[in-house]
Amino acid sequence: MPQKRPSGTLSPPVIQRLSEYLLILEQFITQEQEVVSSRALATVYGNNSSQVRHDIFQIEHKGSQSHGYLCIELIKDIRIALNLQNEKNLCIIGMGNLGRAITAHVPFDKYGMNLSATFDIDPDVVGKKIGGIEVYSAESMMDILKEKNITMAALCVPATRAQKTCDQIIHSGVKGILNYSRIRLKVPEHVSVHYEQIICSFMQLSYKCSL
Ligand SMILES: NC(=O)c1ccc[n+]([C@@H]2O[C@H](COP(=O)([O-])OP(=O)(O)OC[C@H]3O[C@@H](n4cnc5c(N)ncnc54)[C@H](O)[C@@H]3O)[C@@H](O)[C@H]2O)c1
Repeated sequence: MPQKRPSGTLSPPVIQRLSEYLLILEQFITQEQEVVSSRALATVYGNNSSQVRHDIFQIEHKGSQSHGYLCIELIKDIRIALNLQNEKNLCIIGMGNLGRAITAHVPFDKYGMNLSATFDIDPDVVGKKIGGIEVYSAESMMDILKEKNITMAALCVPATRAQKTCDQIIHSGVKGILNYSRIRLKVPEHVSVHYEQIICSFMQLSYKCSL
């Protein structure tokens, strides 16, 4: 029997896989597929059925493995396990090409996140709305973050501005940062940083293609 972790302590790889299972299960629902076996889920995801069962075991899903999992119930339990039912406020800092693309294309509201503010230093965009969200000035950032109880941020500023911006937002209560800039950030222990570099995915692909 695999070991279950105490609730609230899913490992990063399990969190990663569960979030991807969630998207696959939603796709099954749109195709009117109500039940899925661990093997079918593993085939679509690209791992194996024992890994899928192990991951689902971690979230205490009550569904039956032998008859397959009910997609709708599994979606519910994954959302609870990932704590998506408690809405969190987030912001985007740097409303250039990347910040605008994220604002336009990431469905935050579907996954318990509320894009509450965006920030920039460019006077041409400050005060405007992009994708229906107000762009505030970087100077007002610390006050707005506190006022709107924003705890997560996507950092889309040039690398030279990233650490200073990071320090400011942590001071204002941000606990999770998705950093798109190319520098590694120094943060206190209570803050989580995720790094997202599209080029690194291409490097991995390039390596595999060259084997
Ligand atoms: N991770 C990835 O895969 C990936 C992909 C593309 C770009 N990037 C990085 O993301 C960042 C943004 O890229 P981009 O193409 O959108 O650049 P961009 O120049 O189009 O946008 C940057 C924006 O940040 C604003 N800005 C500058 N300093 C600021 C500050 N202190 N506070 C708030 N806003 C500030 C600028 O006014 C501008 O609007 C860069 O660091 C870039 O290297 C990463």
